[in-house]
Amino acid sequence: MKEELLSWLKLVLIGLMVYVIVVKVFVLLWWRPRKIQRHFSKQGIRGPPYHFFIGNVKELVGMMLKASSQPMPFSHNILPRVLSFYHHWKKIYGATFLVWFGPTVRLTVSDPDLIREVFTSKSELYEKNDAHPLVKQLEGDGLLSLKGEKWAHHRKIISPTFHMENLKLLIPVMASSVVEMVEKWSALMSKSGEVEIEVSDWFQTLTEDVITRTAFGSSYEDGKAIFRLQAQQMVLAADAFQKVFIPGYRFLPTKRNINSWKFDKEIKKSLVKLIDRRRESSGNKTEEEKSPKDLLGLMIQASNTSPASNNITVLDIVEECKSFFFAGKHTTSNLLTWTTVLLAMHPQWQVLAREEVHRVCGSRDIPTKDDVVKLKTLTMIVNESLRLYPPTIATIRRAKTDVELGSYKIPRGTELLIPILAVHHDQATWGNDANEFNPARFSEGVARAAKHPVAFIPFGLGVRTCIGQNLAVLQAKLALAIILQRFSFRLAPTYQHAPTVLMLLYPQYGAPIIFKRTNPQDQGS
Ligand code: HEM
Repeated sequence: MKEELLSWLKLVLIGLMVYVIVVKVFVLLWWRPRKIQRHFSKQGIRGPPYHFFIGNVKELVGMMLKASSQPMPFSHNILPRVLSFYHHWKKIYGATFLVWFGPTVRLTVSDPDLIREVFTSKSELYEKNDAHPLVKQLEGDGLLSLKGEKWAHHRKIISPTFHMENLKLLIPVMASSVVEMVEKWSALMSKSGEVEIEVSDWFQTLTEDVITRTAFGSSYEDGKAIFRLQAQQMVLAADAFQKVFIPGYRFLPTKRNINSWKFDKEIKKSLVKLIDRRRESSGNKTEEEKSPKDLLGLMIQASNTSPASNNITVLDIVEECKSFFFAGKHTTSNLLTWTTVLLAMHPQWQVLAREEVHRVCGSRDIPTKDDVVKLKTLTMIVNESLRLYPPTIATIRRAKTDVELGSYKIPRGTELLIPILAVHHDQATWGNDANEFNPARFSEGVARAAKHPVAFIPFGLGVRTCIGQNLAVLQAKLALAIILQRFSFRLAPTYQHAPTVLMLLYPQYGAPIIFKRTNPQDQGS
């Protein structure tokens, strides 16, 4: 009798648990989305209707696949191809609409006044959303994703690496990496002094080199080995990213995961060794004072001086290195790639930029730090490139509490999608020539280039603005100046215009460019 009662109770308990789970799933996947839709529709905000469990993912993926199925004409009107879902639904529902990534709702926010609220005047009400677990594995648990006090502490420690005065000390080593690259191009040239180069691959190697120097400074060679391991780990994670995502799969002992764990262990081991060696040699003050501040040095220093409650651990340093590598390498190489493509498409601006480099640098074949600052036309060109082809095309924030955004009432937990690319191509703020390449619009500086000062946000805005932006722009200008001094260039006949996005904006079929020596007598670089 007692046993019968027990098994009956067990059955009731299981039934109850199933009931609770079914109700939770129903609330999450059916009732809540409808409630949210009603809440926003009362405020005049609509969007494509939510479909059970998948939201709008099917239409979204369909539009993206169709848009990227073939190259586009040589035009800079890239929004319909790159952010096809935004372009399509904006025409139907207006610029502020709801879109469902599965049961997760996102509100698109492209009005510069509202963007300013989210990033600056009311930024404390919003936080970064948690990245997809595989992206998280790539980007690490560093500045990019940290929140609250830990983020603020790390940002304070790392900031001096990116002060302009510190970065300028890096110019000679950066320049030597660029010169090494262009010398290799020269060696590949035919007798007529021409060579076809797939620039995106070369620029990746170049930016990796510079990031390694910024992160590891005097321990460059050891740092290179560590970043090599990290690059291999990234390949594994990027591979998994393109497959169907199964929650928890990354904890299973699959071949890929075992390899990834091995890399992780090796990276940590190498860093611990490197940190010990740096600690031992940190007595040599004069050497230290002369050399640029690097990420590793600053974090080691902080780990020696921070109070126990705020201690920087080896794991923190590992995660920051990952963050640096992830955030800095492909972004900067994409900026260099798109700017080179743009200058190849618009030879009149290439001529202007080259004339400026010759005028400023004179007979110096490597620009100095003062030269780089004086290259105004090149700065305008780089800005116009960042406007038309921003490597990061969008970012997301989540409301930490119920908030008012402009006149909208936003419930806690709502994600806001800020489509940087769309903001940069908006004719209402940039004028009728928004889709034209016209660097002259930046002639009076960034704040005056558009009708609204917050219309240009390639590096984000506010407290969480890109920490590496000075490095990225400095490196891009230096590399372009050195290239312009030596070569003229045009698109290869095989170039297909196909900007597309896989985390960042990149050319789907690569960027083959033909370089020609400007001085045929010059056999070297
Ligand atoms: C053209 C090159 C680059 C572009 C377009 C770019 C873009 C961005 C953007 C848009 C953000 C803000 C993201 C958000 O608000 O959600 C950001 C943040 C960040 N970037 Fe960059 N970035 C570039 C280069 C770099 C470089 C070279 C580094 C480091 C070496 C770097 C490190 C970071 C870090 C650590 C953050 C997070 C900052 C924080 O939250 O405190 N970036 N970047």
